[in-house]
Amino acid sequence: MIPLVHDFRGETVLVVGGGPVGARKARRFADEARTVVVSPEFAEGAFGDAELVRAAVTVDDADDWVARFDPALVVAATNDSEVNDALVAAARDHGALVNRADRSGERDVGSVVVPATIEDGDVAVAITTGGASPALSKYLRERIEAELAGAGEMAELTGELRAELKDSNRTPAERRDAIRAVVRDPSVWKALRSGDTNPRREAARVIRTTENEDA
Ligand SMILES: C[C@@]1(CC(=O)O)c2cc3[nH]c(cc4nc(cc5[nH]c(cc(n2)[C@H]1CCC(=O)O)[C@@](C)(CC(=O)O)[C@@H]5CCC(=O)O)C(CC(=O)O)=C4CCC(=O)O)c(CCC(=O)O)c3CC(=O)O
Ligand SMILES: NC(=O)C1=CN([C@@H]2O[C@H](COP(=O)(O)OP(=O)(O)OC[C@H]3O[C@@H](n4cnc5c(N)ncnc54)[C@H](O)[C@@H]3O)[C@@H](O)[C@H]2O)C=CC1
Repeated sequence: MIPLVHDFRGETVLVVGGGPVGARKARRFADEARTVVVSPEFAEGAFGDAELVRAAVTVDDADDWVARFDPALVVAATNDSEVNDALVAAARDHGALVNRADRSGERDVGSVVVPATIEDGDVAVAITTGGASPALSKYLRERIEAELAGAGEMAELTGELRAELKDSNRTPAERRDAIRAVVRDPSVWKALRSGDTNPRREAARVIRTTENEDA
């Protein structure tokens, strides 16, 4: 398995099965994609902005459902493994990715796993065990979460600094040293996390230090 980051904007995600697992996946994908959940019943709880379609998918009409919504990704989250099998085949026939919620280990061609994810602004950390132990993915996510505080703002700040440094007369090596020093600097992190001092000013100070080193 190779982790990639997928942009689902403008795409449709079809989730089949409205239990707690279907709801969790629907919430996740509805943040970004048009998300449709098809199920005869829906668990209590949030489905995010997903559209709910009350129907049971059968082995014979799985293909019609996939053709109807033309999704980039099909999430097979029913508790009926034959229906999930049919959804995997339909997704493959339509060139869609498929995520199978009821199966670990052996994976179908073109299948994807939904990792445990931490997000802070544009920064995302995804954890997978290759399907071996979802509970471990969840536990590690909980442990790592606090580490990421301020990372989204650090990405924003250094993104701006990179653009500004590109417009200056520094060499690529000088720009690299400056950005590396900023992302590693405890006082910049502290400023981003506490708001007590101005992170931009701290970053400018750190960048000046790298200039002195080069001189
Ligand atoms: C293969 C995968 C397919 C997929 O769904 O993509 C899959 C499959 C299965 N999960 C099962 C069970 C549990 N899943 C969780 C939790 C999560 N499961 C997620 C992903 C994945 N689960 C993919 C692999 C990810 C990886 O590589 O690690 C997370 C990370 C992401 C998400 O789903 O959003 C989310 C945590 C999110 C978070 O909190 O951050 C818990 C924990 C809990 O509930 O406390 C349990 C109970 C404990 C246990 O069993 O481990 C079962 C057995 C069902 C049964 O026994 O009936 C199967 C099927 C099977 O094993 O056959
Ligand atoms: N990937 C994961 O993180 C986890 C996966 N699982 C697995 O995922 C499956 C789903 O988990 P839960 O949501 O907890 O199960 P659940 O049994 O609570 O919900 C299943 C849902 O699928 C719907 N459904 C059943 N047949 C259908 C059909 N033909 N067409 C459309 N919808 C149909 C049901 O109405 C129900 O809403 C479980 O069978 C289990 O194997 C379970 C826990 C975690």
